[in-house]
Amino acid sequence: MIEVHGLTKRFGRTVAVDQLSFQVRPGVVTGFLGPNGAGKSTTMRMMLDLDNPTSGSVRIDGRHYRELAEPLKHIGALLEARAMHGGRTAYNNLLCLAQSNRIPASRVTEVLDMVGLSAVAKKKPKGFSLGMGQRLGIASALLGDPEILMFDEPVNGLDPEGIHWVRNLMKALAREGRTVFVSSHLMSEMALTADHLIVIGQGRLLANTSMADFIQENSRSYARLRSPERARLEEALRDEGFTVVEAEGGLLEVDGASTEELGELAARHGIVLHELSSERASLEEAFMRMTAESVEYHAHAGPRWGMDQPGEDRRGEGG
Ligand SMILES: Nc1ncnc2c1ncn2[C@@H]1O[C@H](COP(=O)(O)OP(=O)(O)OP(=O)(O)O)[C@@H](O)[C@H]1O
Repeated sequence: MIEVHGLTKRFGRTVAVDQLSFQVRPGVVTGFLGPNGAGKSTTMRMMLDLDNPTSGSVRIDGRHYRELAEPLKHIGALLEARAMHGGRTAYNNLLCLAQSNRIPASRVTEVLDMVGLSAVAKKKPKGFSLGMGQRLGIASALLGDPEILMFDEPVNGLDPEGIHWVRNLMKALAREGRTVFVSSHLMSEMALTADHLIVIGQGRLLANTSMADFIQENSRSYARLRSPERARLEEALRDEGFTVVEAEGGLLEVDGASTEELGELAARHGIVLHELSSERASLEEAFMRMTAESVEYHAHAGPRWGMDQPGEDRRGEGG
């Protein structure tokens, strides 16, 4: 379990992390979400004692990181830009880490195999692709077989097969009863991986909720209608007590109504329909709404982040 209490970090006038308090529990994957610059990496660095908090504290199974005699056996981490010694082989990089934590050399071979890097164990990471570097970072996190694992944007640079592998690895680690804390700026990614969500914006806590509750509260379902008799249809819908929203392209949207009742309503009024479908608002949209106020850099088209991978954002699909 990780416990964060009133954690605050200032860099000059910038408040990167602002009075954050939350707990990360074992047995589930906890997603740590926020737009770019929200303070995720800074929070994770403070958890690992790589940055000193301005105030507040972090406890790893009740203790400060500094109090852990062999930290890799308690908490393993992949940070965004993990510093590996480029001139040392992948194997030797891990061996050095292992020796400093009294971890047997056999474990190095084991984790290289787990992440699929056995074939390049004797190669130097300076020649590695971004994806291979991520895998090596994950291997170092797994080295001490720790109960707590922390991953900062672990799927960055990975190909679809790699992304799939990381998702399954995180879920498997949580199933083993470990504490798994993973950051991302993509809701779509978290929807496929995380059971619990901690959302931050400008260093502040915006949500601490189960994934299921987040989906329940934020995925608005609505019906979409298109008709050559739009005005008449709109009037009929309003007369029967529906709330109608005029959408782009001459479409009408009706919240919380089934396509069956709307189809029957149109038939009763003799109105021709060219389209009738049931839709769900994307979780990415809900997430953007939640963090819109706190986005550091707005694109011209409005608050948007995660533009690099708009993708599919419904839980359970595509993964
Ligand atoms: N060493 C530093 N000196 C000054 N400001 C910093 C430093 N590190 C981070 N910041 C600032 O603190 C804020 C939070 O940054 P941080 O990297 O923690 O965010 P993040 O959520 O991890 O973002 P990203 O998804 O872009 O990595 C940003 O405004 C950033 O510019």
